[in-house]
Amino acid sequence: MRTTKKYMLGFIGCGHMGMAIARGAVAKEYLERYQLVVYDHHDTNMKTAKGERFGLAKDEADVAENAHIVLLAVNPTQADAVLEKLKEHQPECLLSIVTGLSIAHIQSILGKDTQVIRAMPNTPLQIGEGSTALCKSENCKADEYDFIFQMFAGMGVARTIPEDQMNAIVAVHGSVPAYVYYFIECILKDAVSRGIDEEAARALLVQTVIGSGNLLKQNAGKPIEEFINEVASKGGTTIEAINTFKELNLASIIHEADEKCVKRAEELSH
Ligand SMILES: NC(=O)C1=CN([C@@H]2O[C@H](COP(=O)(O)OP(=O)(O)OC[C@H]3O[C@@H](n4cnc5c(N)ncnc54)[C@H](O)[C@@H]3O)[C@@H](O)[C@H]2O)C=CC1
Ligand SMILES: O=C(O)[C@@H]1CCC=N1
Repeated sequence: MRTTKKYMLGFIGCGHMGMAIARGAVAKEYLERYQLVVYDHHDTNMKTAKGERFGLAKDEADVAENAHIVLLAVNPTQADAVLEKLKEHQPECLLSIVTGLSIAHIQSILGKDTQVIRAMPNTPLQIGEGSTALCKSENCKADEYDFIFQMFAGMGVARTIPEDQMNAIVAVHGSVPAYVYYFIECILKDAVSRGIDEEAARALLVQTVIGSGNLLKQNAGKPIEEFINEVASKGGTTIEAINTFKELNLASIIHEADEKCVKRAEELSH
């Protein structure tokens, strides 16, 4: 479902994630290129934005003056400096994807009247296969929130969650593409060490990840354990690998990694 294409979306920061959102929204035809206005400190990112035929702004204030909704997509340590600059050029609505940046903190700088939407997206958004968790300030209007929610939903899956879970959710989907890529990299290196052609191994492996994900998606209510059992034939190969994961306590390694990931989000929080 699409809402009307009525808002200009301004980007302050257009690095990996800002660019992923801009490209994803255009690729899914949710926004036209003319609805995007971008400002990034780095010339290379501005050149990329120009090459994509997005609108370009000259500074942070220029973004705020030209966009109804301003997307803050800078790193956590850079966010306060941008918010201070926006004090004099308050957007009607600020959409932040900055890890740990709370709605209360944004409103403490920009004022209580600013509508705030907080989102935790992930990079597969750029091809319309992303996941995004969102929450909003009490004063955020349904119109603005629906517009942003539908934009993210159109680029994959979107869910509204309570703000106090925004740090924990980073270990569910925000950071998780990197976990998946790391897992893939480990398997691929192993395959190559066994003499398997890298191109063939990568093609087979990537399709396995896509196919496994799609199978899970099409059977949302089915317990994950059943999918594992369908692969792990009695007395066969898979069970040897699964038992090794269990003996070496992969679950506790994942738990520890998740704890560190969420702790870092908490450290960045303000
Ligand atoms: N990369 C990811 O997968 C995800 C990132 N995030 C969050 O998104 C934010 C951005 O992350 P990335 O895009 O990965 O970082 P990045 O480093 O690729 O991009 C940040 C960009 O902000 C620009 N910038 C900094 N200060 C600026 C200013 N005052 N005006 C204009 N541009 C400015 C920088 O030049 C840089 O290009 C972070 O807060 C991160 O926590 C959230 C979810 C996923
Ligand atoms: O690594 C980070 O801090 C960001 C947040 C989620 C994904 N990337």
